[in-house]
Amino acid sequence: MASLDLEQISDLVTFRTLAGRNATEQIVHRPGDALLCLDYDGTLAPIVPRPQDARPQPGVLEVLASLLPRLGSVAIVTGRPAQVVLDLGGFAALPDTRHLQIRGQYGQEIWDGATGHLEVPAPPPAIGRARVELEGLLAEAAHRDPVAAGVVVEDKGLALVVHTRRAAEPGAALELLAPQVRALADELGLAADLGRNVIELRADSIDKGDVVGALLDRERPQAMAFCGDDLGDLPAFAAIEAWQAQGRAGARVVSASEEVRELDEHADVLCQGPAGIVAWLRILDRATRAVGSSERGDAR
Ligand SMILES: O=P(O)(O)OC[C@H]1O[C@H](O[C@H]2O[C@H](CO)[C@@H](O)[C@H](O)[C@H]2O)[C@H](O)[C@@H](O)[C@@H]1O
Repeated sequence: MASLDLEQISDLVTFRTLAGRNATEQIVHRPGDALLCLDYDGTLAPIVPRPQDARPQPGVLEVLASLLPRLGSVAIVTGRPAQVVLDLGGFAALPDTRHLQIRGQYGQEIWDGATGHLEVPAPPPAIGRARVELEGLLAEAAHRDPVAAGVVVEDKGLALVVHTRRAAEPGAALELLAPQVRALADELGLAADLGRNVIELRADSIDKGDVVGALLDRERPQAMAFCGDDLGDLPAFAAIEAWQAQGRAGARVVSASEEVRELDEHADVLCQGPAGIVAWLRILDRATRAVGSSERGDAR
């Protein structure tokens, strides 16, 4: 397999490990046998103050439109409901979605781009109780301490997300509220997971590592990559580390930010935010086209 000149292509992308370079090359050389997993917020879409405003980074839809027909499988693996990602991202309108799927709410929901079918489980009763309790908890907290003012709840049906980004001091608000939200979660038998200025209450313990495991079993790829930016993506990276340990080609691709530095040390490929992810996807796109045409013997 000819080695690709990956370094030269973008200053927004750094290949930090041999595994990152190898997996990228394998995807390029055998795209039809590759699995590409993409997180949404902070990876395909820049972080914005209001979750309902998170739109894809410029260039995302174009590069996916070009890559999708050639890659074996592309999965958007997200904490968001699948329908919300479809609405915000416009992914269903891509010209060829046969190889695209969305694993929403950390894998609890599945949208299949080949059929357009969306599978959503019924919300657990504990979330209904949390909805009521959380409203009281946040009102009381804001009454007692102005730091909690401006905190809002995103209702995802299967989960509730407390957002502090629009508070005057988002970090202080999260610090103040996290123990109280955790205590409520414990009382109701729910999990409480931290993210970028969020704490998320959900019933199911399925995580992105389980999703990667299920996708590897289903798609049986020769090479794979997972692109993510936040703590909720670490289980997916752990699943790739286990796969790499078996000698398989996998890359942990980090959408780096000042806000979350914990992922950097896990990066096989380090990209500068969603713009860097677009740059890495363009590297894949150009290189798969070039390798494809040279293997077909097309004139240059
Ligand atoms: O798995 P993801 O696709 O990364 O989703 C994880 C959570 O992301 C969203 O919150 C984040 O993005 C918001 C919009 O940019 C931002 O305002 C917030 O501070 C970030 O944490 C989303 O709203 C959550 O439901 C997702 O679970």
